[in-house]
Amino acid sequence: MALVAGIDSSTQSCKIVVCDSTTGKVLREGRAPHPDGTETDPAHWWSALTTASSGLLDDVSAVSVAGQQHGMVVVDEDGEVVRPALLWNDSRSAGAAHDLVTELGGPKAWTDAVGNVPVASFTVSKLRWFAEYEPELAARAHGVMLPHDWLTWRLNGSRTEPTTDRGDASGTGYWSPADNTYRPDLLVRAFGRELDVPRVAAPAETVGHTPEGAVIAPGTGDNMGAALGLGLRPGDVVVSLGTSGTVFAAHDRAVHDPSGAVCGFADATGGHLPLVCTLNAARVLGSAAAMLGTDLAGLDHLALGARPGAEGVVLLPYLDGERTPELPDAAGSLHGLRRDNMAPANIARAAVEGMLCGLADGLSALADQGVPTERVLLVGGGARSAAVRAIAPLVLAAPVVVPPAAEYVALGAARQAAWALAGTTEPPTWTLGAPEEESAHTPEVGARVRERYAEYRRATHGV
Ligand SMILES: Nc1ncnc2c1ncn2[C@@H]1O[C@H](COP(=O)(O)OP(=O)(O)O)[C@@H](O)[C@H]1O
Ligand SMILES: O=C(CO)[C@@H](O)[C@H](O)COP(=O)(O)O
Repeated sequence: MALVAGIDSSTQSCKIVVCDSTTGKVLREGRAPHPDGTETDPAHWWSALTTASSGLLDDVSAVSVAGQQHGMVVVDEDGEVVRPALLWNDSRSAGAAHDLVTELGGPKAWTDAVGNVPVASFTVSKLRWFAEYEPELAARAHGVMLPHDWLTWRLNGSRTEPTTDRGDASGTGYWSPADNTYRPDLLVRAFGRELDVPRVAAPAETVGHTPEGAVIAPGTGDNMGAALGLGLRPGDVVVSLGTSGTVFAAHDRAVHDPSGAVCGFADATGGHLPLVCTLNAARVLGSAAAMLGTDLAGLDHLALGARPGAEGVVLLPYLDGERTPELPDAAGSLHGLRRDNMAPANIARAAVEGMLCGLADGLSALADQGVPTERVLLVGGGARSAAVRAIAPLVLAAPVVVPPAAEYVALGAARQAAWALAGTTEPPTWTLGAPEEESAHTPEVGARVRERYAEYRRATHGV
């Protein structure tokens, strides 16, 4: 039996699974935390990867890394990192994004070019910010990579040329998923001069070998990894509640949404992965629990004790600003408080409902782009919450399936590693176990919750 490893280097932690390459059965797992913050020395990711994989990788035949998208890792001529990586959730580049959109002629010019309208998260916006605000450091820059590109290169012993894949490249803002090509003109527009970029590898290419001789697969972005791990069927839409909230589906065409709500990403198999991303997901639950003086289980208990609609209490959960809708400087706000409803249970319920309303808007934005939802697959750390599982079918107005608990990003990376090892045209067929939960939905109650949320959002933020 050959073993393969998948690595998920996401915002809050590094998770590793080692699987049977034929069945996908998970045999070993490891994890290690990442530091908090919106910029990180990539050395921390490497150190977490080393800790999480300690003793796990000795006998694996192939390995792959799926990483948080968009992060800007800039290296000098010797391959040394020039400054801490700016992460996808760092909003300092919001102004740079706006400037880039205006300079190219508006949102449609960008969706025509690369399927995306730059926001602060995108690498292209971060490069503009870097050139503008740190010109001396920027002068040392020789190449730019994404987090998974850099880790893949390190796994390779930094011996070969850096590589990336279609999925992660599609989140840079200077690579076109429709044309499968870089747009160096856009990189130069942002940064002022050329930079080396990683070669875009084919989906199941062997891009190198570890010093121990294991095949290294191209890797991908974390959301593309989850899509591969879940083995999506038509009509499936994933709602992932990690640090980010993401809503995405496998699709056969490139999506171009000039409203900017839907990112026209590529996937890790040669197809497409239209995706909506919010900045405020699972961490809203942790913050609400802390505010109420309880833990995550306590928050669940409180929220499940309140009625749908939280008796009129609404939380706009923009605790870290927001990406979709684009409100980088927004703060969260509580609405509808009265003497008779100002109870911890209602506030807990409003936190869960508010977080889910942002993702329900994501489902609508996907539908507007011709990507309808037949069922939602609920994954990520936040999907472990009993309250989220109970309330999601109502707010998302769709049947919700909670797949068996697993690290789907890491599993998808492992599946890609097995694919590269096998050298087949299609990825291996791995079957998931039975879902932990399947719930029907009650659209009429959820509609009222979403309406009140939208009313307060419009009144407070004008969008
Ligand atoms: N039972 C739970 N209820 C609510 N949130 C949870 C629960 N378990 C984990 N989380 C949250 O999930 C988040 C981590 O999810 P994960 O998908 O691993 O994130 P990321 O991939 O962005 O690092 C953390 O914010 C954590 O607090
Ligand atoms: O920016 C995006 C998607 O466009 C985020 O989804 C990042 O890829 C980070 O993912 P998590 O750490 O939340 O999984």
